[in-house]
Amino acid sequence: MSEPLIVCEQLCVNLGGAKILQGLSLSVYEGDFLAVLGPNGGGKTTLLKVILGLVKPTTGTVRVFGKEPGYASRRIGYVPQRLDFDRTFPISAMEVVLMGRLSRKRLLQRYGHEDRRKALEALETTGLAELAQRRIGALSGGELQRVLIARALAGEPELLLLDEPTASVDPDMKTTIYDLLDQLKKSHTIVLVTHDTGTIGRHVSRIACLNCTLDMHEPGSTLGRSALDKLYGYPVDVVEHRAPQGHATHQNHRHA
Ligand SMILES: Nc1ncnc2c1ncn2[C@@H]1O[C@H](COP(=O)(O)OP(=O)(O)OP(=O)(O)O)[C@@H](O)[C@H]1O
Repeated sequence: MSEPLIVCEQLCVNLGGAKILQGLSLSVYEGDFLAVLGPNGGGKTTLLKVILGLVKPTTGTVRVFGKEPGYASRRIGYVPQRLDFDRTFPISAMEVVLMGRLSRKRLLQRYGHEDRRKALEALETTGLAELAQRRIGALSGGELQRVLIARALAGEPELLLLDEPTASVDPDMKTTIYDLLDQLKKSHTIVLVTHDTGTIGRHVSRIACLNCTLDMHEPGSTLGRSALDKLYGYPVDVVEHRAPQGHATHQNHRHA
């Protein structure tokens, strides 16, 4: 098997005196589409930030593309949970997507023809080419979410990290975004943070449950209702996780 793109070993992160991630071990391989499920405050965004090199582990090791986090940022496309700048800022969808090219530019270097071509290609992939010149303040929530995915794609990443891209979009837009991710998983390794427990199993290859500690659910398993209830602390939908032959349910969760 090839070297994993992401390896975390016994990762612990303390923030503000609290244990946010504890003893987390995880390998993500090329071609994986990993969903990370877990309750609010469970540490999902923190895990993505560790992979990006934005949060330093307290203890444990993390390697991303075989290096310390932060040293392979050109190979990673990140879609944050929220817009990382003011939505009233008077810039177009195209200008936002072009920002995805910045990791490939030298300081103060202008965007060139290739940058514009890649940005337009990313807008086409996300079905937004016609909205390229629209101000971001005039986009719907779902369109804006796809602009952020296009921005990540414009950098030509191999690995996509997405933090709840379907939060606060309607069911139709959710389907559109999952159709897009189903297309992107053919050419990208994907780590997706989500709360879509009912449908996610149809799209991903592996599921991790994260609530300070992490449990992996490998293909061929069904993540049962009691396990999810325990993870979230209240009743939630069961995740059907590609269980073509038999439905082995993981019983022994260890979530806090
Ligand atoms: N810089 C920080 N200093 C102190 N605590 C922090 C810091 N960043 C995050 N936390 C805390 O760490 C915990 C995990 O946050 P995180 O954003 O990783 O959770 P999450 O699983 O992504 O939650 P959600 O589903 O609500 O987005 C939260 O309790 C949060 O308040």
